[in-house]
Amino acid sequence: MATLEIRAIRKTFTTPTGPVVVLDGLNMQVAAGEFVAVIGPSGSGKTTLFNIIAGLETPDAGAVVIDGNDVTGCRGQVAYMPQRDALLPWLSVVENAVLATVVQGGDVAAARREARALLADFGLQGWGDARPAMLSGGMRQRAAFLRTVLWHRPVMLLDEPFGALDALTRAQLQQWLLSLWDRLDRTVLLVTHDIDEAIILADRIYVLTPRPARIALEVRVELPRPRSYALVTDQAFARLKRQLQAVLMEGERYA
Ligand SMILES: Nc1ncnc2c1ncn2[C@@H]1O[C@H](COP(=O)(O)OP(=O)(O)OP(=O)(O)O)[C@@H](O)[C@H]1O
Repeated sequence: MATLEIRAIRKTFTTPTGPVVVLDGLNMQVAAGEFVAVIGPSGSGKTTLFNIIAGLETPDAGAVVIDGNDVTGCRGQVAYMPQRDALLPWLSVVENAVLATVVQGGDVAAARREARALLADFGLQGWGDARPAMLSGGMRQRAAFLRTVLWHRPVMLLDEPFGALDALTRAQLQQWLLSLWDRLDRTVLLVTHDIDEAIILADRIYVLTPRPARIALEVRVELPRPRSYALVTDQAFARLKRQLQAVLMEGERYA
């Protein structure tokens, strides 16, 4: 587990109509082993933030710091699960899962053994040799998640991991992630549009303003763990949801 700090990150894109400031001095801190969710209006810069943390984009100013080390612009420091599952269609579930080890020239045989040992935990027992096209949407997301976990980075970035799924599959995967969570021991930053999802999964939530993204609200989710989906009917849950909705709607009004 590791700490993650975003220090005064600023990012501007050059577009045909002029420069667009996407992130404007954004600060965030994620403690070791903490699960933090980021909610924000569409286009507020969440994916840009993740690309910067993953070293795929360089900020104009500011720093990404992991465990006290400045890793701004460095790739390979975090495990990143992008919005689309991005499984390679010609590879089996296991071969997709061990891709990071293959790319990094690690011990692939050991990674394959580890992937097979985890298949049951990821609801993929018996599907290790199947190609992605044979899997349901929920199974594909679990396979992509297995790949992210096997990256063996103490910090994981999850960008809308359940965004493309129907409501029932999504709720099932959230429940599954809750039950798996305790055993993973990772620091997580999750982007989601789904307020329920953020409350159910996270220890803390950042709400972003419309572009340029700044922090509109930071709240701690004081609901006890282990949590279950039944929480959505809880009064404390409803109160927090109303608070988050109000801040998001206020932001949209001035967008
Ligand atoms: N390479 C780029 N060049 C120019 N503009 C860009 C580039 N990448 C992103 N943008 C712009 O930056 C803004 C933020 O995009 P980003 O994808 O980070 O938002 P987001 O919050 O992840 O959106 P969503 O929730 O819809 O996925 C958008 O207006 C987008 O058009």
